[in-house]
Amino acid sequence: MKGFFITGTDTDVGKTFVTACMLRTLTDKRIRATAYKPVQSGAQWRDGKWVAPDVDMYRKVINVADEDGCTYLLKTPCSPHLAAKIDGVTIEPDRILLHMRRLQQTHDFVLVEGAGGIAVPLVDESFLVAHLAQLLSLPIIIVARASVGTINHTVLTVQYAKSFGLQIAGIIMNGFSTPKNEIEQENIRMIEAMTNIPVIGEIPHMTNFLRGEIVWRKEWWQ
Ligand SMILES: Nc1ncnc2c1ncn2[C@@H]1O[C@H](COP(=O)(O)OP(=O)(O)OP(=O)(O)O)[C@@H](O)[C@H]1O
Ligand SMILES: C[C@H](N)[C@H](N)CCCCCC(=O)O
Ligand SMILES: [Mg+2]
Repeated sequence: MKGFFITGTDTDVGKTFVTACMLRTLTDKRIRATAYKPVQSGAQWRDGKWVAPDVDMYRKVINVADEDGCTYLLKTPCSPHLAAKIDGVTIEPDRILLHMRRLQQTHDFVLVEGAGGIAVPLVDESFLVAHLAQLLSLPIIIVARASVGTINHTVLTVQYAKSFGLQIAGIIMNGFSTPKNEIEQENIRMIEAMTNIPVIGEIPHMTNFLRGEIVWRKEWWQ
């Protein structure tokens, strides 16, 4: 079984969007893949039940049963540690580990999406998204914006991940202009120069999902 833990430089940076793009590539290559959102805050009420918006995005590409897509579905759109407290829920990391092990038995490739950025508290200040990546023993992929501000955010995220001893498989930069502009192009170069981590994918801004030229700079699926 192969897999990645998908984290990002921020919330709303495109982790889910990029995960869905990766799922499309995996399914195009007939790889039995799934995506999993262990902790979703900001659940949405739809058709008489609470749903995980990130899992809904995965469903644009693959079928995901409710019980497989998410372990903790929290209502308030805020840090998971607070959303759990508000909902009266205790997040147990071992439950997430068991959920992941179950998915690994039925799939050849599992993409696990964090919540927000890598330093987000899941339980409290002693158990963050970074700790979950450690627990699941998966290499991480960092999703970063293509635009101004991304150099600082990405370098800080890489440093923080390295401080946890996490294996960083690569950076995927998201939201490029078409064609890339000079600033975006230099952002790629400078991020690689400062982090020594390869930018393995370039995702353009797409007005329609998957109507855009994705550039995979590394065959991460192999
Ligand atoms: N390349 C893109 N082209 C067009 N829209 C995008 C792109 N990337 C992200 N988006 C949109 O931006 C918004 C935020 O993206 P997304 O939900 O993937 O962020 P996230 O990092 O997963 O957020 P969270 O921390 O809540 O999980 C979504 O509406 C998504 O559809
Ligand atoms: C609600 C949001 N879309 C995400 N699900 C959770 C983001 C948590 C961010 C916490 C923080 O960095 O302050
Ligand atoms: Mg997401």
